[in-house]
Amino acid sequence: MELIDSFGRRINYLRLSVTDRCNLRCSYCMPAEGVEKLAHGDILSYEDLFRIARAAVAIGIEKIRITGGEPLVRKGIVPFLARIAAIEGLRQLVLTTNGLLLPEMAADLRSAGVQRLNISLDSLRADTFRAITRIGELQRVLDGIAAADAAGFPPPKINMVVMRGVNDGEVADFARLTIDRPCTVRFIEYMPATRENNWQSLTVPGREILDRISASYELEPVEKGACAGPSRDFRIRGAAGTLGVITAVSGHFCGDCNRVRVTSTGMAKSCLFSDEGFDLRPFLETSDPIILQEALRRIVGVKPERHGMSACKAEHQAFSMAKIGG
Ligand SMILES: Nc1nc2c(ncn2[C@@H]2O[C@H](COP(=O)(O)OP(=O)(O)OP(=O)(O)O)[C@@H](O)[C@H]2O)c(=O)[nH]1
Ligand SMILES: C[S@@+](CC[C@H](N)C(=O)[O-])C[C@H]1O[C@@H](n2cnc3c(N)ncnc32)[C@H](O)[C@@H]1O
Ligand code: SF4
Ligand code: SF4
Repeated sequence: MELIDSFGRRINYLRLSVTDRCNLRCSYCMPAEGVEKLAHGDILSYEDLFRIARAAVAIGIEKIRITGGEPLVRKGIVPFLARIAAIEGLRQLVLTTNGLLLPEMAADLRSAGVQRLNISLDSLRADTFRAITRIGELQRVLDGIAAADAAGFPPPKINMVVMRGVNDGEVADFARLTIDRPCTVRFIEYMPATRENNWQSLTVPGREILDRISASYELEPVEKGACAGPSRDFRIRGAAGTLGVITAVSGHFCGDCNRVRVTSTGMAKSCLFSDEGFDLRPFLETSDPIILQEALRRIVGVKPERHGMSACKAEHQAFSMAKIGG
């Protein structure tokens, strides 16, 4: 079954956030004190998250990305993932993580059926990493990446949010990682998660990132696979791995958008930058799966053509990336 929105885009990818809590405090994602603590009952149970996932697959979703906050901090995540992995019709179960808990959990995640990991890593320098994450230890993420490898995961996609004057001096170092290793590094344009003044000064446009890499290396475009995300991918000629840019602000990949989102409190979002969410909780009160499927279809039906943000203005309400899941 194909799920098509009102602009003719095929929607086959659900980003499902399982928590808004996190063991880091990245400056671009949440305030120093962390997210406001939600009452226990506000977070959907695993049973309800599972029902949403199953309903989404029934109407045409083929890929589910588990995100957060940090998904691995939620207790009971491994058995939940195993249940999701077993949903008939789901082609890909993948997860985005900051990597801190992978040394303990990578093997269990693999056995549960997670197919691939995207790991966020914004600096290869311990002091810069600490400054960005406020509390993080770089070595733990590097150990996490090694643990994922040892557990048999395919080489990870490493997500680096590039911020001018903060870590943009490391773009070439990250690009070089792909020469000998078959990993993928994606450079993400910094997006305004809050209504900060002057956020544009932090965003380094994808074009500039590519120009900087091209100054030293020859880049060849790489084809995207089915159910792929918004990254535009390249390979340094002869390199083992690939690199990509996610031009969340400057580039308009909205024309190829294939996704919807559900937060850990049950708010469905048709676009990352939609100001409104659609509360799925009333639709979870009945056991009739069709009602939930119709609610999800409604989200797809109101999906906007594109976000209204540009490099010169940010017309959206302040929101927390950790609540939405990126
Ligand atoms: N503007 C925008 N940014 C997105 C969208 N999807 C993901 N991103 C951003 O892309 C970055 C990487 O996201 P990931 O969680 O790794 O997911 P992905 O890029 O879809 O991953 P793949 O499915 O592996 O390609 C994060 O900063 C996200 O916020 C989107 O639909 N719109
Ligand atoms: C919200 S996090 C959730 C998953 C996990 N905690 C992690 O960091 O990978 C998902 C992705 O969103 C990205 N992200 C968060 N805030 C962002 C911002 N303001 N601009 C661009 N990307 C952002 C993160 O770097 C991460 O790759
Ligand atoms: S980007 Fe991920 S790791 Fe960093 S604070 Fe947000 S949720 Fe946590
Ligand atoms: S900004 Fe909205 S429409 Fe554009 S790619 Fe992201 S989710 Fe899709």
